[in-house]
Amino acid sequence: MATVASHQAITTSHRPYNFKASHFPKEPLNNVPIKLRQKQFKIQASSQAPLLDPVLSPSKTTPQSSYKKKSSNEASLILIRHGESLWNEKNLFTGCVDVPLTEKGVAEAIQAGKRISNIPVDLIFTSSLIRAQMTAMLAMTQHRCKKVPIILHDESEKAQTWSHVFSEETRKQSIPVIAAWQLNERMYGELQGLNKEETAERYGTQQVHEWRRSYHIPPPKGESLEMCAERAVAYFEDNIQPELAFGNNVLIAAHGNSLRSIIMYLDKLTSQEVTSLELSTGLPLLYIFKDRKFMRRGSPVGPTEAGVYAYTKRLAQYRQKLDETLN
Ligand SMILES: O=C(O)[C@H](O)COP(=O)(O)O
Repeated sequence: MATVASHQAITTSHRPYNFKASHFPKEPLNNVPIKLRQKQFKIQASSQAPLLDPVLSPSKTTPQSSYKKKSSNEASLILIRHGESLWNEKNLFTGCVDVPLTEKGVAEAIQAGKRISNIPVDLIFTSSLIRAQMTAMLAMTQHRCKKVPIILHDESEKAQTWSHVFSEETRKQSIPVIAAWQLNERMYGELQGLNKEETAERYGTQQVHEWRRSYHIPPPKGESLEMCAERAVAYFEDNIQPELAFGNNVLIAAHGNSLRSIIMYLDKLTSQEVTSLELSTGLPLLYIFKDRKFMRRGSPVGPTEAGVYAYTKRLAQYRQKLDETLN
């Protein structure tokens, strides 16, 4: 059975970006992504301006007017489970093993990108694992805003300094990408690397189903969904929800179980209901955050799907501006 020690081992050893309080002594944790963006993109701290979207902004030069525009109480949230990985293809338990996408996974990520290509994205969060990062990057190659996703590095002062962007114009054409270990796949313990079918033959279908889908039962020396939720949902509440409340549109590329735990939080599912929640690889899911509530809007079917843009006036306007700017 999983122990607290094994949980802590994984949570500390997969910490690529160390958001040390000492970096930002006067800021609460939920301001860190904004502050990190300000440091690395050289934004004036006093403006508190998010990265600006010239499509949404009435002025391309005045941060304050854009800030006001962006303080709308509505924002889009897109969740994407990574595309098929080489171990998904082989039907192996993967968990926190860092495995890349297959060719099919690459195609799924590109297809996901087409499906969200008209939905605004101001900020991207991924796990620290390559399959989620590949998915986010490949999806963004399809976005009609044509901005460049840039991974922010906070692992050392030098990494921060050496990755500064000094051009305001270039910064405006960029989307910050924050990689967080807290969004990693659940740690699958002693199942990692084992074949799922063979494991079911050995331990029984029912036992393996409980390890894979129950909320409370952890796989041997691994994380239960509940343990995974403790760090993934806490990260979402502390770092992602404040961005949405600020009016920033967010894309999260993560994993079957870290996203199941976040969806459980967004949709207020019970521990019983979440057992039947299955997420396909490369499938984007859209939520609208408005009046401090999350509204599930399903999966955008395609870039021309009228229904998606009828969800909110703001999305329809964003798409119309893209059409005007890019056509
Ligand atoms: O880690 C894995 O093996 C998969 O990405 C998710 O596995 P699951 O379908 O068993 O939760």
